[in-house]
Amino acid sequence: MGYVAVIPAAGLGKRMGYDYNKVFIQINEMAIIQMTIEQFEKDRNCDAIYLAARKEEMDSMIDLFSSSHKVKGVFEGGNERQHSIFNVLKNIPECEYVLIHDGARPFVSQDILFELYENVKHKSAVICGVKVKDTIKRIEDGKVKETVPRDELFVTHTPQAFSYDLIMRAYSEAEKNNLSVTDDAGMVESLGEDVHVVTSNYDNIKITTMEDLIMAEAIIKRMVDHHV
Ligand SMILES: Nc1ccn([C@@H]2O[C@H](COP(=O)(O)OP(=O)(O)OP(=O)(O)O)[C@@H](O)[C@H]2O)c(=O)n1
Ligand SMILES: O=P(O)(O)OC[C@@H](O)[C@@H](O)[C@@H](O)CO
Repeated sequence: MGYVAVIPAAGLGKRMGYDYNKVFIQINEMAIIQMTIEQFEKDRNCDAIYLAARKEEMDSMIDLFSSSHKVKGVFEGGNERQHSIFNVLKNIPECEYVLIHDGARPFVSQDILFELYENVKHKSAVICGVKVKDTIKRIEDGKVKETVPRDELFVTHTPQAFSYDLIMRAYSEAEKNNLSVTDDAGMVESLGEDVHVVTSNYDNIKITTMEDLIMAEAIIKRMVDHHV
């Protein structure tokens, strides 16, 4: 028994500025969402993959993965990432561990997947991320209020790994309390449960704006040059 991957891909990609959902953008003849799914296909600890897609993109998403043995279902997304994920969680069979990962993060490595899976077996909630590289300041009315101690800051990535029972409880409570958060761990934190962290890497970017596409091409070129 391994884990189940839940991949939200039902966004609009507004910040990318294309007239279609950014997860379908092709880099090197592969759609971003295909690159993302490929990493989970490769991971032998991943038993099944479930996706959230926009209603009007359900058919294209199903077609894209029709020959996959691991993609077991595509469910309709909601208005927010949180709604898309909860709809998938409500529709999948009960399992032991769930890894939730943005469809728009195609460079998740096998190392990170392994690290998260090994940790979630003992810790119930484990996220990954990297150290902040810049100096972060809190500002107000155009002036610096304070400099935030950098060694306490962590740039949060996905995948985020949870035991099935904990993440179901966290999403249900969040819905009941109208809690809106920008990552899955936020809901677990609000239950007062510990969320553990492991190190990801700086390649694990979320493709959000045009600059990220340039970065993605550079990462792929480096991988091709180094036969990774
Ligand atoms: N209602 C939504 C919104 C987002 N997502 C997914 O959640 C991931 C992370 O979200 P983000 O990068 O914010 O994507 P978008 O919402 O598409 O981007 P934007 O905010 O620029 O429109 C993406 O894979 C996106 O497809 C989703 O499944 N359902
Ligand atoms: O940019 P948005 O707030 O829409 O989405 C953010 C989330 O996807 C993000 O918080 C996770 O990827 C973890 O950083």
